[in-house]
Amino acid sequence: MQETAVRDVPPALGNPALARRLAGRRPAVFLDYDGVLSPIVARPEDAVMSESMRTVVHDLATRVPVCVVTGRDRGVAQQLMGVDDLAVAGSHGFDIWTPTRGSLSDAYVARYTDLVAEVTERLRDETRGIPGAHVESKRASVAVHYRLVDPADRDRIAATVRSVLDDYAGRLKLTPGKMVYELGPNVDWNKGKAVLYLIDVLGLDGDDVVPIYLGDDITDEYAFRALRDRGIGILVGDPDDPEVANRTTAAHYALASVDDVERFLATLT
Ligand SMILES: O=P(O)(O)OC[C@H]1O[C@H](O[C@H]2O[C@H](CO)[C@@H](O)[C@H](O)[C@H]2O)[C@H](O)[C@@H](O)[C@@H]1O
Repeated sequence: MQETAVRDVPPALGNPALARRLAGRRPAVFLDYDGVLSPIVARPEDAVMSESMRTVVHDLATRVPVCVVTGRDRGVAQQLMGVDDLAVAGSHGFDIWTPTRGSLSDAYVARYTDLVAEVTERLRDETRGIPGAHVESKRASVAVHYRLVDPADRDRIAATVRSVLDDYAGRLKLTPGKMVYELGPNVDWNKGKAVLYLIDVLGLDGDDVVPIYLGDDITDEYAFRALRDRGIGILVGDPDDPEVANRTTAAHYALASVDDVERFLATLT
């Protein structure tokens, strides 16, 4: 798979090659949430989508199919967006819902509810004494945030996560993110598989449709790879941001900021 240093990825805004790729075809837009529709902020609960982004996403959805593919709990993503009429794949693609078909994964998610709840409780107990640590509970995974943890204490978070993974060996998998450890069921599913599944169930697999995925984080690389030869991947991130700078990506194009995402989405028809 071709990977490019983030700094060398061409811009999506005003790019004639991207415009040519879309000419005469319909885009189907897949959007990550944090870092794409809302800037990265210190506390997850404060990442509320702006009114102007809400308008752009709402208007876009009247023109082309739009789905949200997020690490967030599905319901929380819908609340933060203030939008509940778009298809959403929450918990890193495990928890899939569409406005017309409802939940497509309830039975699957239910297999892991007890495991995820047990692990969430344990992580809460074991990180309670670490100032700034935050355990975010979701339907099908759990996130341990350390953005607000003193750098000197971050090893304690890593050690706790490692010990939980050891104790649940083979049952949990770890997905790293931006100052967060995400733990979920150890199954072969990810955002890329969720996007391909949505393309299939929503009937977006025709030659006239170009799937476009916008994402900022490491987990979004699954989706960029899944669409590498059949769609367009757009990495959102400033190459000078230390959380992005040293990465490579399978995305075709880049946008530097959430503001640029808003501008780009407004141009899509
Ligand atoms: O797939 P995404 O929609 O990008 O979600 C990935 C994770 O995003 C959230 O955490 C990140 O954003 C927070 C708010 O800006 C920030 O405080 C945190 O440091 C970031 O890691 C979210 O809280 C997680 O549940 C998502 O999995």
